[in-house]
Amino acid sequence: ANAPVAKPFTVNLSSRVPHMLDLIQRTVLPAAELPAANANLNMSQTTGIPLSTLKSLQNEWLTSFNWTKEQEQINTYNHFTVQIGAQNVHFIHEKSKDPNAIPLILLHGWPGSFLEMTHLVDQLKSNSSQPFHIVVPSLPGFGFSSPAPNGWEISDTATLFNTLMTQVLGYKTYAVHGTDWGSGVAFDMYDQFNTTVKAVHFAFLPFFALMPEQLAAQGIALAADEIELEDRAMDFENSGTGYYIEQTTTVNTVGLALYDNPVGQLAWLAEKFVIWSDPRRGTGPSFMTDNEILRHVSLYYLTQTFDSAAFVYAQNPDGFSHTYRTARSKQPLLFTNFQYNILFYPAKLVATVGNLVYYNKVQFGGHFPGVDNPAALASDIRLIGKYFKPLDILPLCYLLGLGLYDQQTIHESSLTSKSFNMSIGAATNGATGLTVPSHNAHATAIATTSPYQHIADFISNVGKFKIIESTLREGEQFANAFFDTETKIKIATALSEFGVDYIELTSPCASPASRADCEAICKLGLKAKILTHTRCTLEDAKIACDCGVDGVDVVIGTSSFLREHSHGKDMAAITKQALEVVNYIKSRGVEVRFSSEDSFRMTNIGLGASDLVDLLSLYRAVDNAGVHRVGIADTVGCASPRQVYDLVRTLRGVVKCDIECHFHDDTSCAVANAYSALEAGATHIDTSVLGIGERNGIAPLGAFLARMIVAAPEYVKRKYDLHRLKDIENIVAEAVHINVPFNNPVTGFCAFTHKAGIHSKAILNSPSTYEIINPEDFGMSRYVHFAHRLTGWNSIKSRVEQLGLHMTDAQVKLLTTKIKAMADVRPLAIDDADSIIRAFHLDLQERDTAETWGN
Ligand SMILES: CC(=O)SCCNC(=O)CCNC(=O)[C@H](O)C(C)(C)COP(=O)(O)OP(=O)(O)OC[C@H]1O[C@@H](n2cnc3c(N)ncnc32)[C@H](O)[C@@H]1OP(=O)(O)O
Ligand SMILES: O=C(O)CCC(=O)C(=O)O
Repeated sequence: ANAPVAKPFTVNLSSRVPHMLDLIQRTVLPAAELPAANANLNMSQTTGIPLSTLKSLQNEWLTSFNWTKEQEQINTYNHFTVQIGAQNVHFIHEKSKDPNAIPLILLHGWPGSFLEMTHLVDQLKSNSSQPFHIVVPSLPGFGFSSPAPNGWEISDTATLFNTLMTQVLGYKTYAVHGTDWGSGVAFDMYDQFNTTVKAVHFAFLPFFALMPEQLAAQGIALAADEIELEDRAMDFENSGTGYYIEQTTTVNTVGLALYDNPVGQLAWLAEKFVIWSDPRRGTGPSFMTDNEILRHVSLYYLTQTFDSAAFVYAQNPDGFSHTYRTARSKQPLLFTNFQYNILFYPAKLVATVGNLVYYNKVQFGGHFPGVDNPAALASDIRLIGKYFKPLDILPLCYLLGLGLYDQQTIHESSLTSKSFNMSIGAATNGATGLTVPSHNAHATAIATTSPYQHIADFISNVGKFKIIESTLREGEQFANAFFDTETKIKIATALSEFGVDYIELTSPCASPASRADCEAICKLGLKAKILTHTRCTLEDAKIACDCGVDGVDVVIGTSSFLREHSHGKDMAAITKQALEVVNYIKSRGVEVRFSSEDSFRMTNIGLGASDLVDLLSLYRAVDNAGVHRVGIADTVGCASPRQVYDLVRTLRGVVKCDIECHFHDDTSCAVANAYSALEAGATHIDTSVLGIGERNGIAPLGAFLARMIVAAPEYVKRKYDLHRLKDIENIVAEAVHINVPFNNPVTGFCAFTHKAGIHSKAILNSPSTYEIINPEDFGMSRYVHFAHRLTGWNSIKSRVEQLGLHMTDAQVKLLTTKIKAMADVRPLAIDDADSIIRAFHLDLQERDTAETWGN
């Protein structure tokens, strides 16, 4: 049969607007709210839409809302209609020019419409990193699609839209995103068309939330930050479902009552837009303004679909269920939870309905993420690109059927070398003067691929980060630091040879010598790019650019502490000044980064939720102005890895540019925070040698690389000349008059010293048993410490062999008890232990000789 043919369509509802405005004008609302209206009745958090909100929306509808303007904007998208069987289907189709674009259908819910997805379409089109052919249909009974006939169910809509995608539009395979009723259709498409639908993304599921006891019965424990989400879901199920019962049962009554009543429809629908959205609606990433709500309600009224849309409930009384079912699909399922959504599904619960490969919690947004936070939603939907591939090149986690939501770890014992044996030889650890055994050439046999790598998701930059080395800026703020020009040049040169991407220098405004040193280092022609750090003023920016730097790192405090006690500017003034400075630096052809000092005390962790919105708005403004990077700084070292992940992940959804992170170490989380930031999509990490900086400093270069070599060994080894680390640390330690700490990762004197007998035995068999880092990668040596009372016969045997002596195992065991007895009395030097070994051996020989001669 011939495939149905789609026809272009233009939205034109203008003729009905005068009648609508007339009715709005003539609708009388009560002068005052009823006394009980503000009370919390029947456990409910609200008695519905407040009269003042309704009146203000009614007024805005009459005075500033302009349907003609909205309609023009709506018509900027490519609209079509097509007759499929008895159904007329309206849809937007935005086709990419990229032949590799992924066909993607976006499915709205109630009280949404295709309009719910238009901001999302803009977001998806604005970033070409993952092109899509985007299709946004109106569900039957919504917008310009004909009402669903009697007996029509969600599964029929799934079939209808599969026909639209495959037969009408000719896509062989495609991806689906759905929310609210759209999630029901999406789930059915994922389930029914499980070879055609290659990936699905949900912001909601066609299932009700489960009670905490029900979750517990399934072994699902809630994390601390999930309790609030679960409480909100329970509150919704207990007291927020009046509309649901009405529309599932006596839908015709409300449908007809409000059919020609725009203000009535506004009250019914706006209640949902207001209550179900993020409370910060209309700010930061949210497009859910009053005007937006009026646009949606106008569409319902003008298309005369208030009743037919509500019928989706009555026709699908089991459309949302408490009984979870598993889709018959192995295709990847991605899920994003928005903080203020009405229901909550923990990751493990989502994993029961399909092949969950990605689960994310976004802190800003509610039930209409396409309007509440389209940037974050688009960012997660783009991840589909990672999974939308033929089976043979799907990510390992998918092939193994592992979910990413709980960061599965692969344990591959085969990666560790069983054949490696360490022999104890004599070598000297320069840092301590200890005589140490050396490892033999087989040390390189240690697994080059760590068995403890996490499977990174698409957003993660763990395997492709850049280092901004700030010893000569942050490090100069360390109490002991005074770097003369020669020392600065020595450190800068060493860092550049080591392979750091950027070297950050103190502001040239700090002093004449700082400026002269900055100019001198710029002239060295180092491989690393040279940055300087300045306040957010045009004067500082000009001096910085005049020095010949490759880039300027502009910073200004945004926390309320700094706004009040440092520079005294409010967010509007900060934004204005930031844009002036950024534009100026760009006009000089210099790379520019904009960072907010003390970024973490901006979030709702401490000082009020609206601060996060301000911060994101500021970042968005400088991103739009074309900064190369935005920076997040934990200036007081207060953040935890989880908070870092959440903030960076949120920011990743808001800005297109690179993200730099700067972590102080006041609470010892700097390296962990840097790692979390990379997992969440940060691109650049600030370090300083040995961590020196203001107070107790920031993420140390060596410690950070220790973390990263475990996570991304090939990248780290290829990019950095790790053997130089120890020298660089010594240069800096000497310059600032400190010792390298004994427990420093990698270069601390005992970083690769193994002492206890149980450890030593296993280390002698295979070093990777108790070493996550191969010391040789950093030009360091391993040391097995055998002369003490915690030693064991395996260590002593190795030493005996190393001394070229021969004993049976029984003899070595006896020797070990003698060494332990002596070590119980006092600490033993290696020479002491060796003397005991030699004396014991001599004694054995003498006995042998005596036996031979018959004495
Ligand atoms: C968190 C960090 O580590 S940020 C980097 C810190 N680095 C430095 O401080 C570099 C070394 N500093 C210096 O040499 C000096 O402080 C200078 C040259 C920058 C400024 O010196 P002074 O003009 O004497 O001011 P002072 O240091 O007493 O106070 C800082 C001034 O900068 C303003 N300011 C602070 N941060 C910023 C900023 N990010 N952007 C713009 N102005 C700022 C303050 O309001 C204050 O201005 P005021 O003169 O109106 O009071
Ligand atoms: O510029 C930055 O991003 C960091 C500035 C700084 O040193 C800090 O905030 O601790």
